[in-house]
Amino acid sequence: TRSSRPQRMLAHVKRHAARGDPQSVIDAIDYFCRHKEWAMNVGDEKGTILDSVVCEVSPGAVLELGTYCGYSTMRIARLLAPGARLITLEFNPANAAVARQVIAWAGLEHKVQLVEGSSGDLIPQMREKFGIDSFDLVFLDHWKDWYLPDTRLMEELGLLHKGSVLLADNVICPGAPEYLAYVRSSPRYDSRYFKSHLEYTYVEDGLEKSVFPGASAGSRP
Ligand SMILES: Cc1cc(-c2n[nH]c(CCNC(=O)c3cc(-c4ccc(F)cc4)cc(O)c3O)n2)ccn1
Ligand SMILES: [Mg+2]
Repeated sequence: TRSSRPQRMLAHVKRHAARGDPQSVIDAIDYFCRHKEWAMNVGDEKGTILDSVVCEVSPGAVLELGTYCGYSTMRIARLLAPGARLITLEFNPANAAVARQVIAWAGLEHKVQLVEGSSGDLIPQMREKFGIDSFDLVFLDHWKDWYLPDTRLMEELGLLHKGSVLLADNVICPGAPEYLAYVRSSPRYDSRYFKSHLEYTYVEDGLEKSVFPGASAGSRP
C-alpha cells in the first residue's frame, strides 16, 4: 500500500540528516514540510519560541501532549540538561512508530519516553507508571479541544507546581478558544501570547505561555 506522509518524512530524514545530529534532523523535516509536503509539526518559526521557553525554564521534567513525528520532541530534548526527562504522549500508533525512529536517528532516545495512548487515560498514570511527582513544563500540542480538560486534570492531580509553565501550540489555528479563555481569565495563571504563524504558512497562529502561580492562588485567603 502507498506510504504515509510521516513515512515519507522519515525516509527524507534518513536520506538527508546525519545520525546523532538533532539539528540536521530538525532542518531536514523543515525542508521536507516547506518544499515537499506540509505536515503539522510545530515548525521552525514557532519552534524558535519553543526553544526560548525551554531554555528559560530549564526543566527537569517535561510532558509533551501530541508527539506526531517527534519534531518538537527533538527540539525540547536537545536542550535538556543531563538527567532531565521528557515524556511524550501520542495517540496514533503509526505516527508513534515513525516518531521513535526520528528520535533515535537524532540520538535522543535516552532523554525521551514515548507513550502510546490518550492523554485522558495516561495523565492519571504519570505518578505510578513514570515516578513523576510534577512537571516543570507541559507542551500542549494534541487534540485542541482536550487542552482545557487535560489542564484541569493536571491541576486536580497536583501535577503542576508553583512556577510550572504550560506552553500551548495552535491557540489560533486550529484554535483552542475555551483553553485560552480559561488561562487568560483565571487568577491561577499568568498568561502571555506569542504571535507567530501556522507552521510553514502565512496563516496567523501562536503559542500561549501560562505560568501556574500555585494551587492556592485564586482561592480565598
Ligand atoms: C487525546 C490525545 C491526542 C494526542 C495526539 N497525538 N497527536 C496529536 C496531534 C494533534 N495536533 C493537531 O491536530 C494539529 C493540527 C494542525 C492543523 C491541521 C490542519 C490544518 F488545516 C491546520 C492545522 C496543526 C498543528 O500544529 C497541530 O498540532 N494529538 C495524544 C494524546 N492524547
Ligand atoms: Mg501543533
